[in-house]
Amino acid sequence: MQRKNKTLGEFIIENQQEFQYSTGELSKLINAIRLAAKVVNHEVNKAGLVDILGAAGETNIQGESQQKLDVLANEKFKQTLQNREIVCGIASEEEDDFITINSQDEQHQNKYVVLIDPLDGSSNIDVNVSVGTIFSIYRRVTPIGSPVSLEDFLQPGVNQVAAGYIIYGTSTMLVYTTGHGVNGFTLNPAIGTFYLSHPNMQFPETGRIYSVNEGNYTHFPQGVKDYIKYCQKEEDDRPYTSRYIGSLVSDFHRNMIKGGIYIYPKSSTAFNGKLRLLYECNPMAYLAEQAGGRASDGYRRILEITPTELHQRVPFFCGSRKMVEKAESFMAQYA
Ligand SMILES: O=P(O)(O)OC[C@H]1O[C@](O)(COP(=O)(O)O)[C@@H](O)[C@@H]1O
Ligand SMILES: [Mg+2]
Ligand SMILES: [Mg+2]
Repeated sequence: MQRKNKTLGEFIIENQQEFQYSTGELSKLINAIRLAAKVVNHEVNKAGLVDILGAAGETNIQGESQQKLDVLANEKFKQTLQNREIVCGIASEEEDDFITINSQDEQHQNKYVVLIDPLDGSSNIDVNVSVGTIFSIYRRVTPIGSPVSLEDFLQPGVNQVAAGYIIYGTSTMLVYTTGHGVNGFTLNPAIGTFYLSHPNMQFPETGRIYSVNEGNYTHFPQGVKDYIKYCQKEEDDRPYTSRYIGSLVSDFHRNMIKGGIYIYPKSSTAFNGKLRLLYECNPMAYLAEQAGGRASDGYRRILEITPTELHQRVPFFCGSRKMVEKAESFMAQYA
């Protein structure tokens, strides 16, 4: 069991030994994400005082109006990773295409690519409800030294070497996995240091919370409608409690601690749902599985889906294993 209150920096170094042939590159990368998280946290905390609320006046490739904080968080993560030359490519919700990072040092070409959702829960920025950042890391598949290409990003989630999120909430936490369990670190804002506060996080096998935007109910597949009715029925340990923050990171975090399921299904208005496979569903699915939970599109394991586009969307069922299996059993009735 990990000793609580060790710093994230200590944890990263100690856990580097888990990787036999570690060069320290992944550790440097997690450290850079830690730094960018603190910079963005600082901006988020003073959002009401400076001119970073509201729309930036642009739309991203998904046709969504970009919030000023979406753009700012994107810039801060990009800059932090580019300046440290520790990745060979970045893909982001807020960038149409992937960005190639060429290392000045010709000899040392980097082997990792990062995919980010710089600001998750954008609709909650202006109303002071918790938001987050999501990241996913892969080893490139193209030869080191050759130009980075789309195939380095379009990898199935099972290939991830690390994934995590930062939640800017009542406290700021960084939660991540490198394939050896999930650990959560809380920022002590007084000294700007993340401390291990949630070692070895585990999804309870089942729970009593369901998170879905019921406002879209009429457009949902029959399997989802049936599952919602099941959650609301006066029977056994039900009805469950409905909780929906509208920030994936925050709904996921709560459900991982208390037990619960988050669903963003496809619907007659959103054919593949809303969430993006590469920088929302894959990283959260990797965390969920590493914490004993489950993540699917209602039928298939998310991590086994082979991506075809950078910004593709997939339906998302994620959380306590038994609850996701139950929801899938309803979906299977109409498959
Ligand atoms: O308002 P809706 O349609 O329920 O969507 C909420 C979902 O959309 C998201 O805000 C999408 O993420 P972004 O804010 O990064 O675009 C999720 O965090 C959240 O779970
Ligand atoms: Mg998001
Ligand atoms: Mg976002």
